[in-house]
Amino acid sequence: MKKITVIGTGYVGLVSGTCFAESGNQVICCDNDERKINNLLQGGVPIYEPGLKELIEKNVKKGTLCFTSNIKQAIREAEVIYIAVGTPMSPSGEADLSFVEQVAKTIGENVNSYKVIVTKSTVPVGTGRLIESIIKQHLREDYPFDIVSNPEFLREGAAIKETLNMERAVIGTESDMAYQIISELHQPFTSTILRVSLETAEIIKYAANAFLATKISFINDIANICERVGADVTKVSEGIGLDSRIGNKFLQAGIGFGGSCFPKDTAALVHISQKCGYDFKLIKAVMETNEGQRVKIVEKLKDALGTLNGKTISVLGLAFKPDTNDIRSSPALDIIPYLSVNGATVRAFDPIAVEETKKQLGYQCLYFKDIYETLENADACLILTDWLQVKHLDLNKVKELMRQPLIVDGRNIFDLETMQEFGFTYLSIGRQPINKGTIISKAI
Ligand SMILES: NC(=O)c1ccc[n+]([C@@H]2O[C@H](COP(=O)([O-])OP(=O)(O)OC[C@H]3O[C@@H](n4cnc5c(N)ncnc54)[C@H](O)[C@@H]3O)[C@@H](O)[C@H]2O)c1
Ligand SMILES: O=c1ccn([C@@H]2O[C@H](COP(=O)(O)OP(=O)(O)O[C@H]3O[C@H](CO)[C@@H](O)[C@H](O)[C@H]3O)[C@@H](O)[C@H]2O)c(=O)[nH]1
Repeated sequence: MKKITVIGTGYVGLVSGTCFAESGNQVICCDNDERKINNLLQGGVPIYEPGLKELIEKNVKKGTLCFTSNIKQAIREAEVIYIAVGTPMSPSGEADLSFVEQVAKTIGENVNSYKVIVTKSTVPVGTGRLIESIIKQHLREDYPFDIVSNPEFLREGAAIKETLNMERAVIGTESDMAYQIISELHQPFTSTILRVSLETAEIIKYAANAFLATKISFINDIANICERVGADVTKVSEGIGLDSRIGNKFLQAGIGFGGSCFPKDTAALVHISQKCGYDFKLIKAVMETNEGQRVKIVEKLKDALGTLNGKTISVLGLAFKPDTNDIRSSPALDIIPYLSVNGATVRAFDPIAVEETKKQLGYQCLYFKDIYETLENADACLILTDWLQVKHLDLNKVKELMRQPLIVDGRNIFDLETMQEFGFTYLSIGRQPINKGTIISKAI
């Protein structure tokens, strides 16, 4: 049992802290956002993540998990301190380290005994050393401490499951004692623990995300070729994925990647490579392909309708992926304003991300939690998130509700034969269009 303080109670800090409590540690989750902490203290959970609420309730009741905005006190009480604050994209694309630096200063000022200080935030190579020097500068006495990089690989929407059963833990440190402590913390979660240097651990995180993002842009490039040559990208994914050297994961063509990590971390990696004098052309192309996918889907919609002006468009999905209310870098945030500015009335559906979206987009669209209500009198339906509710749509009902049977699918959810049978005009990514439905309003 270790006394752990997690600084930053967001998607990563709250999940990690809760899982460390679940595995028998004494955990304090703290944040400088008092509203967030008050919400947690009153039994609320600021994010949607399957299984999280139940696990928090269980551990708070057991007394193994608590919340505070008194960060200084939480630092003093800890043996292990996890830094899990945000490292957002700065306007230049670089990772903004201001929150990490601020936390390092607060840690330095409040260290009162030996502590292991662990970076869980995704940070550029060299940040561990920077944290070490900031802490040293602010120490009140010559207390010993060790620095560890322990990057986080969880996926939103499956965060609890993937933390409690992680495929691997990466621990970067020079200290044997710190390695011992952090690897013991991970033994309940995985038997695969990789010990590396601080710098190697830091770059492993960016390399992992960049590689996954590359797979997605690669299959999207193949999809764009498939459209031109009359092939079907879903079958290409299957065909190449059967080769165990390639694997079948992260080969789903579509509107491209969004979320709080891939766009930000690919951009940061470009800066990391520039800083060390290397031109990482591949990752720049990955980003360019990804941006192009959002444009392509809107072009398909515009071509099918003739004009956006005066049309009613049902957008299905606001979150960047299913099972989360996270809308950071979600395609919907770019596409809805574009549709609205070009004269369309947008009716948007999401089962859980409506409140978050309202904060950003306000009344640029009408919001619905009922998927069928969203589709009433629509000239077109645009699928942006592969929610289960979208996958399970009653297509007969959809056809009855819509003004005309036009579906533009950014997630390749439906098979072409089904859409042919139901009589839709169905436009997806990297597959041949189905031109079955009668689109009455095409001409302008
Ligand atoms: N979201 C993911 O799926 C994921 C997965 C792996 C790694 N990461 C990385 O983990 C880090 C955190 O990501 P997140 O999605 O949890 O971010 P988040 O924005 O959800 O949470 C960050 C939290 O840190 C708090 N914070 C900021 N400055 C603080 C300070 N000085 N003191 C105390 N609290 C402070 C914020 O109030 C916020 O609650 C990022 O570096 C991210 O790249 C995220
Ligand atoms: O075949 C695929 C797989 C994913 N996506 C999209 O890619 C984005 C990211 O998806 P996913 O990786 O499932 O979600 P994240 O929660 O962003 O997780 C990624 O980013 C995290 C933050 O760094 C890492 O910890 C995870 O390992 C990494 O998968 C989403 O927009 C998906 O729709 C595709 O377009 N095609």
